[in-house]
Amino acid sequence: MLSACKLQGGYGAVQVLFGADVQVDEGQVVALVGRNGMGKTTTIRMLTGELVPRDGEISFAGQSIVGVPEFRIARLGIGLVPEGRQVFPNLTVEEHLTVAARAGEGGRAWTVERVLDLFPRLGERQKQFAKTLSGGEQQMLAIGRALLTNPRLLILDEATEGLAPLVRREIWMCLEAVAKTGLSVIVVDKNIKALCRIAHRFFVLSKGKTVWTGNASEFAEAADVHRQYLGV
Ligand SMILES: Nc1ncnc2c1ncn2[C@@H]1O[C@H](COP(=O)(O)OP(=O)(O)OP(=O)(O)O)[C@@H](O)[C@H]1O
Repeated sequence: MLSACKLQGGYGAVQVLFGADVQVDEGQVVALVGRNGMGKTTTIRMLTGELVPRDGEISFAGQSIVGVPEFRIARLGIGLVPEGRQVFPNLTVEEHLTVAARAGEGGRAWTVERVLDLFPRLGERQKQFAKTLSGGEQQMLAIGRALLTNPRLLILDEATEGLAPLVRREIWMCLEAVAKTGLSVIVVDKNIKALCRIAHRFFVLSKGKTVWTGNASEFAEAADVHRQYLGV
C-alpha cells in the first residue's frame, strides 16, 4: 500500500538521505530502525509530505505522492503521531479528539468512544487541558487523535521516547491492540524487544540508506545487524 524507493534529500543543502527504502503492505506493521541521526524522522517527513525528496519515488494506495501537499496526504489516509507528541497545550482532551474525528478512507471505524475504550485514562481527563497531562497521557492523546482521522496507514515516530517504563508498557500494549485490528503501521522506535512483538517486517537505516530488510524472525536472529547498525 505504501512504497518508498531510493529516497534522497534532506534540509536545504544538507543531504541526509542517500537511498532510503520502506515498503508496507496492507495490514502490515513495519519497524524503521537505526541509530540516532541516521534519517528515520527525515524519511517519515518525506512520507507525510513535510519534506519533498530530491530524488526517489513514493507511492501510496496506487498513486505517486511526491510533491503532494501534507494536508492532502493526510486526507489520502496517512495518519502521523509525530516525534515529541505535539499536542496543543491549551486545548482539552475532548477538543483534540472531536477536532480530529473524521471518516477517513477506511470508513469511521475509530470513533471517540472507541479511542476512549483503548485509553480509559483519556476518558477520565476529557475536560483537562493537554498541558496538564503527563507525558504518557499526552502520547495517548496524540495516538488517539491520529486514529480518529481513520487513516489507512498510521505512522508513529518515537511513540515511547522519554516515558517511564510502566507507561511505556501500557503504550506498547495499546499499539499491539491497534496492530491487531489490521491497520497498516510504520513504527520508529529504539525498543527492539517491543518492536519484535508487533512488527512483521524491519527496515534498518544507516547514514540515510536502507542497509537491511527482512521479516521479524530474520531480524530477531540477525545479531550482526544489531551489532553493526543498532549498537545492541
Ligand atoms: N530541520 C533540520 N535541519 C537540518 N538538519 C536536520 C534537521 N532535522 C534533522 N536534521 C539532521 O538530519 C540528520 C538525520 O536526522 P533524523 O532526525 O532524520 O534522524 P533519526 O534517525 O530520526 O534520529 P533520532 O533517532 O535521533 O531521532 C541528523 O544529522 C540531523 O541533525
